[in-house]
Amino acid sequence: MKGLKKFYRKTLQERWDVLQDRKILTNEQIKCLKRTTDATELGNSMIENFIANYSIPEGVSFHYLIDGRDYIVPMVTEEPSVIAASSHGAGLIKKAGGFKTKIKQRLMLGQIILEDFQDFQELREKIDHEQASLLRIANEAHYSLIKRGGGARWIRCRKLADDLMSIDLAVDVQEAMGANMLNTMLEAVADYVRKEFSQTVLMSILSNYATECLAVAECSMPLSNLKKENFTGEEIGHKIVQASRVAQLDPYRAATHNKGIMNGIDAVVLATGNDWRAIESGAHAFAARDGLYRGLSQWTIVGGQLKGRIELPLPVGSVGGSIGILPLVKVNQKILNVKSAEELERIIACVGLGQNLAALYALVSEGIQKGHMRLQTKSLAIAAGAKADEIQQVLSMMSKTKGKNLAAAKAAIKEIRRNKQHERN
Ligand SMILES: CC(C)(COP(=O)([O-])OP(=O)([O-])OC[C@H]1O[C@@H](n2cnc3c(N)ncnc32)[C@H](O)[C@@H]1OP(=O)([O-])[O-])[C@@H](O)C(=O)NCCC(=O)NCCSC(=O)C[C@@](C)(O)CC(=O)[O-]
Ligand SMILES: NC(=O)C1=CN([C@@H]2O[C@H](COP(=O)(O)OP(=O)(O)OC[C@H]3O[C@@H](n4cnc5c(N)ncnc54)[C@H](OP(=O)(O)O)[C@@H]3O)[C@@H](O)[C@H]2O)C=CC1
Repeated sequence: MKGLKKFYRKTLQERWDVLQDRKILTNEQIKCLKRTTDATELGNSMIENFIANYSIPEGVSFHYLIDGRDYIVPMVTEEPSVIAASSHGAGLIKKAGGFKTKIKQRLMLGQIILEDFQDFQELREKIDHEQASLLRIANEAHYSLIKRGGGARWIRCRKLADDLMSIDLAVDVQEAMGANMLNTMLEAVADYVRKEFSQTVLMSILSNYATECLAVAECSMPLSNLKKENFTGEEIGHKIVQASRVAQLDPYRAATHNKGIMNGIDAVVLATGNDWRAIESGAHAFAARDGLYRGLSQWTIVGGQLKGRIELPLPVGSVGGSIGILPLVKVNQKILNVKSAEELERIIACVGLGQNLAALYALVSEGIQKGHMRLQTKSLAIAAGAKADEIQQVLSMMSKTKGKNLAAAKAAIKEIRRNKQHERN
């Protein structure tokens, strides 16, 4: 498109001008972009072709008692009812003593993919034999990690096809998520393999399937705690177990089950400046680890207790990437009051489990729409064009109607305005 060439070389004002001159945006729409950019330097230096700061609401979730410590959890999300549900689930778990977590290790994996090798077995033996040198080369490529107590830990080889193999490098990345660090190390090792082993390297990159960075969260509660209106605690507990089984058997349900889990996980990952695409891709790969895509959490009843467990890769950092740059991330780290990336992992796993409990609890009892739509109605009112001083009235009118949809919200606004006009006349 004319005028958009070398967009990245233009100043922010020039970019807005081009968008307006080309009639891509109106003057009003440009003003909307401008209103978001009180601090332009940050966004402009973080990403390319910057035109605005896109904001998503942030809230806090309560009742997280994790390994005996209370946490307030900041969550960034555009979806109504996620934060309420998170607090609800965490509250049910807190009543029974809170969450327990486990983390075995925090290693990130990277891959050097070789192609057209002659003999896999022979090459594997050669790489095993030179493991110490390869680890040293990796460490020399990012030496500061060694000073922090981290560094490359082990190497393994996997045959992917007759002509393709992966050299996997495992690295203790300490407090970082480690993608960039690992990529630097991988490229150094790949260079050595190319030159010294005369191998063809296809590419080198970290893997987001972070199987060496798993977090587990568990909880247990008496069935009687689950009692609700027309249901006994036993009934609800049994139905939650059935819902959990369905998510293990059916990928159609598993995807939705996991979407509910990621409602909470993504919101905390975003609030803490971490890479949510990395967490999403790793979680879903883990969910399909035995060939069938399954729910990331499971619920069982043992000795009159409902027990929940979630396990997933959570390679988050407390430093690195945009974490140290975004001012709100610092504020959110303060709200969470976490001391390390590992502690953050534990919290995020618990949020996934708490979120899942709330969703299943609603689904198998009153259904999702009652609680969710009560909170979604506000968004509907805004989407229908309600002004700030009309929202409460729209909500109260919609609470009396059956259809909680955009048409109902629009009808409510129309009536409010008609009544106002009437009063004025
Ligand atoms: C919405 C609730 C919590 C209402 O549930 P309720 O039983 O009406 O709530 P309550 O009034 O008894 O309050 C219980 C707790 O919920 C929290 N809470 C309650 N209301 C609020 C609020 N307005 N603002 C903030 N927090 C709220 C709050 O923590 C409160 O305890 P308190 O702190 O008062 O002691 C419940 O119905 C629920 O958890 N529903 C699940 C909603 C959900 O999962 N939403 C996500 C969107 S749907 C989806 O994307 C996922 C899904 C469902 O498809 C996943 C799946 O299929 O597995
Ligand atoms: N596939 C993927 O997921 C990919 C993701 N990315 C992106 O990479 C970024 C994350 O990479 P990452 O390597 O973590 O970030 P950085 O490149 O920012 O590296 C981490 C930084 O943190 C510093 N640091 C300070 N204290 C510590 C500590 N205690 N432990 C560890 N590091 C410390 C390191 O300092 P020093 O330099 O002194 O060691 C380093 O500068 C994200 O933005 C992600 O989106 C990039 C490529 C691919």
